[in-house]
Amino acid sequence: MPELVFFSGTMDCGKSTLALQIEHNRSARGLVGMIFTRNDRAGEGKLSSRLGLVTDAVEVGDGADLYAHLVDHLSQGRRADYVIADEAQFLAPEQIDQLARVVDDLELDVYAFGITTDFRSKLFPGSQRLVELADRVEVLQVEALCWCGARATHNARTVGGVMVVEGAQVVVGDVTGSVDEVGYEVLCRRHHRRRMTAATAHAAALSPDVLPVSSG
Ligand SMILES: Nc1ncnc2c1ncn2[C@@H]1O[C@H](COP(=O)(O)OP(=O)(O)O)[C@@H](O)[C@H]1O
Ligand SMILES: Cc1cn([C@H]2C[C@H](O)[C@@H](COP(=O)(O)O)O2)c(=O)[nH]c1=O
Repeated sequence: MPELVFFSGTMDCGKSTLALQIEHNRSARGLVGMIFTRNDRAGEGKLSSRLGLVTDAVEVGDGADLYAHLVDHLSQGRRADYVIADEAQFLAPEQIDQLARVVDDLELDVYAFGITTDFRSKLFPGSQRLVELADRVEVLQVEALCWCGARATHNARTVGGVMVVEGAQVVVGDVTGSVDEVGYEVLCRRHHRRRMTAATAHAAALSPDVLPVSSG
Protein backbone atom coordinates (compact mmCIF):
# COMPACT_ATOMS: atom_id res chain seq x y z
CA MET A 1 0.00 0.00 0.00
CA PRO A 2 1.36 3.44 -0.83
CA GLU A 3 1.98 5.64 2.19
CA LEU A 4 2.26 9.24 3.27
CA VAL A 5 5.28 9.28 5.59
CA PHE A 6 6.35 12.32 7.61
CA PHE A 7 10.04 12.28 8.55
CA SER A 8 10.32 14.88 11.24
CA GLY A 9 12.99 16.23 13.54
CA THR A 10 14.74 19.37 14.57
CA MET A 11 16.80 21.46 12.20
CA ASP A 12 20.15 19.89 11.28
CA CYS A 13 19.20 16.29 12.09
CA GLY A 14 19.67 14.92 8.56
CA LYS A 15 16.20 15.18 7.00
CA SER A 16 17.35 16.53 3.62
CA THR A 17 20.21 14.03 3.58
CA LEU A 18 17.71 11.19 4.04
CA ALA A 19 15.48 12.68 1.31
CA LEU A 20 18.47 12.66 -1.06
CA GLN A 21 19.37 9.10 -0.07
CA ILE A 22 15.81 7.88 -0.74
CA GLU A 23 15.95 9.63 -4.11
CA HIS A 24 19.38 8.15 -4.88
CA ASN A 25 18.40 4.58 -4.01
CA ARG A 26 15.20 4.69 -6.01
CA SER A 27 16.70 6.37 -9.06
CA ALA A 28 19.52 3.78 -8.99
CA ARG A 29 16.77 1.19 -9.62
CA GLY A 30 15.27 3.15 -12.49
CA LEU A 31 12.44 4.80 -10.56
CA VAL A 32 11.59 8.44 -11.18
CA GLY A 33 10.73 10.81 -8.35
CA MET A 34 8.81 14.06 -8.29
CA ILE A 35 10.70 16.28 -5.84
CA PHE A 36 9.02 19.27 -4.24
CA THR A 37 10.60 21.83 -1.97
CA ARG A 38 9.99 25.33 -0.66
CA ASN A 39 12.47 27.91 0.63
CA ASP A 40 15.55 25.69 0.69
CA ARG A 41 18.64 27.62 1.85
CA ALA A 42 20.43 26.72 -1.43
CA GLY A 43 17.89 28.73 -3.42
CA GLU A 44 14.78 28.31 -5.50
CA GLY A 45 14.16 24.87 -6.97
CA LYS A 46 16.87 23.13 -4.94
CA LEU A 47 16.87 20.40 -2.31
CA SER A 48 20.18 20.58 -0.45
CA SER A 49 21.81 18.91 2.53
CA ARG A 50 24.59 20.20 4.76
CA LEU A 51 26.70 17.26 3.60
CA GLY A 52 27.06 19.12 0.29
CA LEU A 53 24.61 17.10 -1.80
CA VAL A 54 22.02 18.97 -3.82
CA THR A 55 19.43 18.12 -6.45
CA ASP A 56 16.92 20.02 -8.55
CA ALA A 57 13.37 20.18 -7.27
CA VAL A 58 10.05 21.81 -8.07
CA GLU A 59 9.69 24.98 -5.99
CA VAL A 60 6.20 25.00 -4.48
CA GLY A 61 4.52 28.39 -4.72
CA ASP A 62 1.79 29.75 -2.44
CA GLY A 63 -1.22 28.60 -4.43
CA ALA A 64 0.29 25.55 -6.13
CA ASP A 65 -1.88 22.44 -6.31
CA LEU A 66 0.46 19.48 -5.85
CA TYR A 67 -2.14 16.88 -6.82
CA ALA A 68 -2.99 18.78 -10.04
CA HIS A 69 0.75 19.13 -10.75
CA LEU A 70 1.17 15.34 -10.59
CA VAL A 71 -1.96 14.65 -12.67
CA ASP A 72 -0.76 17.13 -15.28
CA HIS A 73 2.71 15.59 -15.31
CA LEU A 74 1.40 12.02 -15.70
CA SER A 75 -1.18 12.97 -18.32
CA GLN A 76 1.63 14.34 -20.48
CA GLY A 77 2.99 10.79 -20.52
CA ARG A 78 5.80 11.65 -18.10
CA ARG A 79 6.76 9.39 -15.20
CA ALA A 80 6.55 9.78 -11.44
CA ASP A 81 6.89 6.68 -9.29
CA TYR A 82 7.09 8.40 -5.91
CA VAL A 83 7.07 11.88 -4.40
CA ILE A 84 9.46 13.66 -2.05
CA ALA A 85 8.50 16.91 -0.33
CA ASP A 86 11.29 18.64 1.60
CA GLU A 87 10.84 21.64 3.91
CA ALA A 88 7.27 20.39 4.21
CA GLN A 89 6.66 22.61 7.24
CA PHE A 90 6.39 25.51 4.78
CA LEU A 91 3.56 23.90 2.78
CA ALA A 92 0.00 25.04 3.37
CA PRO A 93 -2.37 22.55 5.06
CA GLU A 94 -4.31 22.26 1.77
CA GLN A 95 -1.11 21.24 0.02
CA ILE A 96 -0.64 18.45 2.57
CA ASP A 97 -4.21 17.31 1.80
CA GLN A 98 -3.21 17.28 -1.88
CA LEU A 99 -0.22 15.05 -1.03
CA ALA A 100 -2.55 12.65 0.83
CA ARG A 101 -4.73 12.55 -2.30
CA VAL A 102 -1.63 11.71 -4.37
CA VAL A 103 -1.15 8.65 -2.14
CA ASP A 104 -4.80 7.56 -2.16
CA ASP A 105 -5.87 8.36 -5.74
CA LEU A 106 -2.61 8.13 -7.72
CA GLU A 107 -1.22 5.34 -5.51
CA LEU A 108 2.23 6.88 -5.14
CA ASP A 109 4.35 6.86 -1.98
CA VAL A 110 4.89 10.37 -0.62
CA TYR A 111 7.86 11.05 1.66
CA ALA A 112 7.60 14.41 3.42
CA PHE A 113 10.46 15.92 5.45
CA GLY A 114 10.26 18.84 7.82
CA ILE A 115 10.62 20.37 11.23
CA THR A 116 7.55 20.02 13.40
CA THR A 117 7.70 23.15 15.50
CA ASP A 118 8.90 26.71 15.01
CA PHE A 119 11.20 28.85 17.17
CA ARG A 120 8.35 29.40 19.64
CA SER A 121 7.76 25.62 19.83
CA LYS A 122 4.43 26.00 18.02
CA LEU A 123 3.45 23.62 15.23
CA PHE A 124 3.89 24.85 11.67
CA PRO A 125 0.46 24.56 9.97
CA GLY A 126 1.90 22.21 7.29
CA SER A 127 3.50 19.98 9.93
CA GLN A 128 0.31 19.92 11.96
CA ARG A 129 -1.60 18.69 8.93
CA LEU A 130 1.09 16.07 8.27
CA VAL A 131 0.79 14.75 11.83
CA GLU A 132 -2.98 14.61 11.31
CA LEU A 133 -2.86 12.83 7.94
CA ALA A 134 0.36 10.80 7.70
CA ASP A 135 0.23 7.00 7.69
CA ARG A 136 3.48 7.14 9.67
CA VAL A 137 5.51 9.79 11.45
CA GLU A 138 9.17 8.85 11.66
CA VAL A 139 11.59 10.63 13.97
CA LEU A 140 15.09 10.66 12.52
CA GLN A 141 17.56 8.34 14.22
CA VAL A 142 20.60 10.62 14.11
CA GLU A 143 19.75 12.94 16.93
CA ALA A 144 20.91 16.53 16.99
CA LEU A 145 22.31 17.54 20.37
CA CYS A 146 21.76 20.53 22.63
CA TRP A 147 24.93 22.27 23.88
CA CYS A 148 24.41 20.43 27.21
CA GLY A 149 24.66 17.04 25.47
CA ALA A 150 20.99 16.11 25.78
CA ARG A 151 18.95 15.25 22.73
CA ALA A 152 17.84 18.42 20.96
CA THR A 153 14.08 18.48 20.52
CA HIS A 154 13.43 22.19 19.92
CA ASN A 155 14.54 24.88 17.49
CA ALA A 156 15.61 28.27 18.87
CA ARG A 157 15.96 31.43 16.79
CA THR A 158 18.90 33.56 17.83
CA VAL A 159 20.18 37.06 17.21
CA GLY A 160 23.79 37.49 18.26
CA GLY A 161 23.57 34.11 19.97
CA VAL A 162 20.64 35.22 22.16
CA MET A 163 17.32 33.40 21.81
CA VAL A 164 14.42 35.52 20.57
CA VAL A 165 10.73 34.74 20.83
CA GLU A 166 9.22 37.50 18.70
CA GLY A 167 9.11 37.60 14.91
CA ALA A 168 7.65 36.06 11.78
CA GLN A 169 7.15 32.31 11.78
CA VAL A 170 9.12 31.89 8.55
CA VAL A 171 12.67 33.24 8.36
CA VAL A 172 14.97 31.08 6.22
CA GLY A 173 18.30 30.55 7.98
CA ASP A 174 20.88 28.15 9.28
CA VAL A 175 22.42 26.87 12.49
CA THR A 176 25.85 28.10 11.46
CA GLY A 177 25.15 31.80 10.78
CA SER A 178 27.51 34.53 11.98
CA VAL A 179 26.75 35.83 15.45
CA ASP A 180 25.25 39.10 14.22
CA GLU A 181 22.73 37.44 11.93
CA VAL A 182 19.42 35.84 12.69
CA GLY A 183 20.32 32.20 13.15
CA TYR A 184 19.06 29.02 14.71
CA GLU A 185 20.25 26.66 17.42
CA VAL A 186 18.82 23.33 18.42
CA LEU A 187 18.19 22.88 22.13
CA CYS A 188 16.70 20.38 24.57
CA ARG A 189 13.31 21.39 25.99
CA ARG A 190 14.79 22.42 29.34
CA HIS A 191 17.15 24.93 27.76
CA HIS A 192 14.59 26.09 25.20
CA ARG A 193 12.19 26.89 28.06
CA ARG A 194 14.95 28.76 29.91
CA ARG A 195 16.06 30.47 26.67
CA MET A 196 19.57 29.27 27.34
CA THR A 197 21.67 29.01 24.18
CA ALA A 198 25.31 27.93 23.97
CA ALA A 199 26.39 31.60 23.98
CA THR A 200 24.29 32.65 26.97
CA ALA A 201 25.25 29.52 28.93
CA HIS A 202 28.91 30.24 28.23
CA ALA A 203 28.49 33.89 29.31
CA ALA A 204 26.73 32.81 32.51
CA ALA A 205 29.52 30.34 33.29
CA LEU A 206 32.08 33.15 32.96
CA SER A 207 30.09 35.62 35.02
CA PRO A 208 31.67 36.45 38.42
CA ASP A 209 28.16 36.07 39.93
CA VAL A 210 28.23 32.36 39.42
CA LEU A 211 31.91 31.69 40.13
CA PRO A 212 32.44 29.63 43.28
CA VAL A 213 33.21 31.89 46.25
CA SER A 214 36.52 30.98 47.87
CA SER A 215 36.39 30.47 51.65
CA GLY A 216 39.89 31.93 52.16
N1 LIG B 1 31.15 17.82 8.14
C1 LIG B 1 30.23 16.89 8.43
N2 LIG B 1 30.62 15.62 8.65
C2 LIG B 1 29.69 14.65 8.95
N3 LIG B 1 28.39 14.87 9.03
C3 LIG B 1 27.97 16.12 8.85
C4 LIG B 1 28.85 17.19 8.52
N4 LIG B 1 28.11 18.32 8.38
C5 LIG B 1 26.83 17.95 8.59
N5 LIG B 1 26.74 16.64 8.88
C6 LIG B 1 25.55 15.84 9.16
O1 LIG B 1 24.48 16.37 8.44
C7 LIG B 1 23.37 16.60 9.30
C8 LIG B 1 22.54 17.73 8.72
O2 LIG B 1 21.99 17.24 7.52
P1 LIG B 1 20.81 17.98 6.75
O3 LIG B 1 20.25 16.93 5.85
O4 LIG B 1 21.33 19.23 6.13
O5 LIG B 1 19.82 18.31 7.96
P2 LIG B 1 18.31 18.82 7.99
O6 LIG B 1 17.75 18.71 6.60
O7 LIG B 1 17.63 17.92 8.99
O8 LIG B 1 18.38 20.24 8.49
C9 LIG B 1 24.00 16.88 10.65
O9 LIG B 1 23.16 16.58 11.74
C10 LIG B 1 25.18 15.91 10.63
O10 LIG B 1 24.74 14.62 11.04
C1 LIG C 1 12.70 27.00 13.67
C2 LIG C 1 12.36 27.73 12.41
C3 LIG C 1 13.04 27.45 11.24
N1 LIG C 1 12.75 28.14 10.11
C4 LIG C 1 13.50 27.84 8.88
C5 LIG C 1 14.99 27.88 8.97
C6 LIG C 1 15.42 26.96 7.84
O1 LIG C 1 15.47 27.73 6.64
C7 LIG C 1 14.28 25.94 7.76
C8 LIG C 1 14.62 24.61 8.38
O2 LIG C 1 15.52 23.95 7.53
P1 LIG C 1 16.35 22.64 7.99
O3 LIG C 1 16.76 22.05 6.66
O4 LIG C 1 15.44 21.76 8.77
O5 LIG C 1 17.52 23.11 8.80
O6 LIG C 1 13.19 26.52 8.49
C9 LIG C 1 11.75 29.08 10.10
O7 LIG C 1 11.45 29.68 9.06
N2 LIG C 1 11.09 29.37 11.25
C10 LIG C 1 11.35 28.73 12.41
O8 LIG C 1 10.71 29.04 13.44
